[in-house]
Amino acid sequence: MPPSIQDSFPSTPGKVKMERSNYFCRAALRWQSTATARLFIFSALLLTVTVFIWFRVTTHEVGHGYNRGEIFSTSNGGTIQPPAFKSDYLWEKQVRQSCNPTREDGLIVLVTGAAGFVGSHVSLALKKRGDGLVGVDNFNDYYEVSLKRGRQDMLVKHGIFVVDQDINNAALWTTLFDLVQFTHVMHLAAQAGVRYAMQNPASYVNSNIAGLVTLFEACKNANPQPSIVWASSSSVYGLNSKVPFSESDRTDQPASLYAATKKAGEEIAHTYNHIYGLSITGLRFFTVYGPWGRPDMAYFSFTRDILRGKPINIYQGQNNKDLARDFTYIDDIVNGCVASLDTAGRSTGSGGKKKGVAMLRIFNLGNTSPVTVPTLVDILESHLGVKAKRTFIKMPRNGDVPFTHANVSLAQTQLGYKPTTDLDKGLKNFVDWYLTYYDVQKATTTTL
Ligand SMILES: O=C(O)[C@H]1O[C@H](OP(=O)(O)OP(=O)(O)OC[C@H]2O[C@@H](n3ccc(=O)[nH]c3=O)[C@H](O)[C@@H]2O)[C@H](O)[C@@H](O)[C@@H]1O
Repeated sequence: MPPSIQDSFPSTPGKVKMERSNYFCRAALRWQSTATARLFIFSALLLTVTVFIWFRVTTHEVGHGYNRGEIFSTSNGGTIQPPAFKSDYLWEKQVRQSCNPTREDGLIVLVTGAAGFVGSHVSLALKKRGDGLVGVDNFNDYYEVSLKRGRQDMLVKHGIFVVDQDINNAALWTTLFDLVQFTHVMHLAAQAGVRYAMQNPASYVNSNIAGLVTLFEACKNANPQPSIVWASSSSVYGLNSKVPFSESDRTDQPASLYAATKKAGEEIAHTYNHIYGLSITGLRFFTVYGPWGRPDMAYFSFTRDILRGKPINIYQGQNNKDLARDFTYIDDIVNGCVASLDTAGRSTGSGGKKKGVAMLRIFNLGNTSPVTVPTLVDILESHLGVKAKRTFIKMPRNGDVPFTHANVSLAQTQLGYKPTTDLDKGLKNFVDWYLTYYDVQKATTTTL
């Protein structure tokens, strides 16, 4: 075999070892023979240790730059530096104070999306009964930031501290979990909205998948591990036609990317439960509405447009069939969330290792009585005292589903969940809040 071809074949392990060891032995003997060589080796070692310590301090303790397990991207899908995070004495004091329960055996809860609609209501309910909690929210501008700040003001008045950070910030989690032994995590931060997913798909992947994994990673590493309750969505039932929707029904035909990311979250939850022993409860919310709600949702934007005299688009399905939703009032959802926290089993792992089987649950939290969109508008008209300008249009093909209807018997049995607020009463509460919050004079000029 010509030498050139032989060189391209791998050498036998023994041959390589022999040659290398002889070479290194001879080299080492030469180096060791001088004091300069010893000094050189010592300096190189010192430099390596210094660089290693510097790297750990800058990326983990101080929190600038990338962190292990950190997944962060811009809305257009490119990667950017995650937000810098550095705790100081005052910040740590605020977190500790906020997390201090005022009742015996009170829970200590990390609430993500605390300045959001459901997050702010759940946070208040927990604080009012004496649990300790700290909120996290990135205050993004998906809808009016002033409303989120308004919710935050309400929380601050009740002694709840909200950290202004993104859930993809692994450095934040490292610091928070080092500082506080959370018994529970209530994960409500998400990119919500069904139709916006076609405009900004990356934001759904970033929050609902990457953010979820970043948080689960932190929970898995925590010692003790917290129990987790998180928000899935009724949209996972997608195009199912069997009603009412039960937890055991298929969820493999999502109609929107939003629904697909929530479904992915449920699968990711299964993995973290299976490998790391995290106790995880997923809640499928059904079109939640109420005071301090989300302006991107139909009941809210309809109210705004009706009061401004602007026409509203009412979508219709095949053969002009009205769309229907199992609209669920916020107080009922809060009860379901709190009951989920109270009944959550402990996570079994520690230091990232599973020690036994942990609880994995999924519940529907709905109202069990679907109402059509035109009926929703009828009710709004009656509470606003203003007639809507209705435009009926074919449901755009942007991820919507024709109807939702929850079977809540599982939640009833295991959580004691029982929705008590009907749409008329719930929308009355919403309209009262809306008129006060936006300082709107109730219209009296238009007769219905
Ligand atoms: O329960 C859920 O899983 C989901 O509920 C809502 O999604 P959706 O039910 O579509 O709520 P809205 O956007 O308020 O729409 C309610 C109904 O009004 C209809 N609609 C909406 C907007 C519009 O301009 N016109 C109109 O007729 C929709 O087609 C739908 O039938 C939330 O936006 C999601 O974040 C949540 O996960």
